[in-house]
Amino acid sequence: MKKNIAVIKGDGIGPEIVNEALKVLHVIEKKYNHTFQLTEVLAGGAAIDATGNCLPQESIDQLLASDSVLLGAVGGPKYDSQPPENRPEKALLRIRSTLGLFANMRPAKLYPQLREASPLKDELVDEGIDFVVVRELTGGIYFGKHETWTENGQETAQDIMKYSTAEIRRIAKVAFDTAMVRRKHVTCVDKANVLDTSKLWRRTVREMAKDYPEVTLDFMYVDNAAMQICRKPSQFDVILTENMFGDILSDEASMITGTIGTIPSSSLGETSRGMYEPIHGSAPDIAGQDIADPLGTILSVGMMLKYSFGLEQEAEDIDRAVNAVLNAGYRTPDMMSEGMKKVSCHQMGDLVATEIENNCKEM
Ligand SMILES: NC(=O)C1=CN([C@@H]2O[C@H](COP(=O)(O)OP(=O)(O)OC[C@H]3O[C@@H](n4cnc5c(N)ncnc54)[C@H](O)[C@@H]3O)[C@@H](O)[C@H]2O)C=CC1
Ligand SMILES: CC(C)CC(=O)C(=O)O
Ligand SMILES: [Mg+2]
Repeated sequence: MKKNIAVIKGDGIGPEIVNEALKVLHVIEKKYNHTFQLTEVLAGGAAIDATGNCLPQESIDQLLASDSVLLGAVGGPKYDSQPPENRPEKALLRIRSTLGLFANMRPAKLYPQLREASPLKDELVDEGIDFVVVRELTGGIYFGKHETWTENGQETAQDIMKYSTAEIRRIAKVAFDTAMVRRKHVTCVDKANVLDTSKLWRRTVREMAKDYPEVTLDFMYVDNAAMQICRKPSQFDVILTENMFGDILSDEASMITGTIGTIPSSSLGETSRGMYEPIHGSAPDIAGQDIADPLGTILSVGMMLKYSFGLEQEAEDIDRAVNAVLNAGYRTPDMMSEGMKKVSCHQMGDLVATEIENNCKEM
């Protein structure tokens, strides 16, 4: 198979973790005789440094010409003084919107090997943590009007959260379809006791549930959901929610699985072209030290192979290799626990790549 992959290394730990993910991609390419044509694309802080613009037109053209996109992370304190329209995070939002990537899937699944890294009590971990946050990605407050002005001598600001039924329906369909191949349970998370957008979500999602009689649908307020994720994570199968709530809850959900560093994500729209990225940010506090956890990015490559290219066996190789490396006791500092072997970012990438090369046999 021949595919064009746009690669945005980004800022902070972005280049370090993407380099490890590319190591793994190259091994898959060689092992299965594929051709992955890589185009490095500038976006975010790196693009500001090079061109002054957080998302140059050339980058947009390269992304639109690709079959899929791999992203590390963007942003960092260096860019805090940029005007809002030229912040690195704005580039990310524009990419999601330009490519029409409205459906962000963020799994929260505990690797049994990482149970010591989870802050939850053993009995909660034993009940199982295996759910997915289906997050709406191109609407809501991140894309509404943002304004700051002076009123009665006070600096005043507002951000608008807006959703249409069409936007809610297309993401709800993704959640229901996902539930149908899982445990058939959707929890729609909102703030319908306060927000009109949430009330519209409830009406729309309840109506759509009629097409999925096998799926159990319930609703939960987001403040309660944040608490329930820690109290009893086993109750969740598919969490369906809007953009900002999904952003926040998926970071929380990652931590109960041990570390934010291992969680991958896919962002898809109407076509097979997706963007794949770990759910964390650019981690400026650990950038340049070769200690970042590259597994979220490596597993994001697995999601790309499976969901955009239909390469199930190749994706399975990556999953199996990550499992084998964790089984063998290797840990980056974020997931380190007693008795385990601490490795750097590049050593973790080497271990996973070597494991795939060796046909994912026992280590
Ligand atoms: N998709 C993206 O590109 C995202 C970008 N950001 C941006 O990233 C910058 C930093 O944001 P923060 O709020 O600090 O969130 P962050 O996710 O970058 O970091 C939060 C904490 O988690 C740790 N962490 C994150 N990823 C890790 C990894 N792979 N291995 C080990 N530890 C890891 C960091 O060291 C830090 O202590 C900001 O500019 C923010 O806007 C934030 C979230 C998503
Ligand atoms: C950086 C933001 C634009 C979004 C974010 O935090 C995320 O998608 O995880
Ligand atoms: Mg986030």
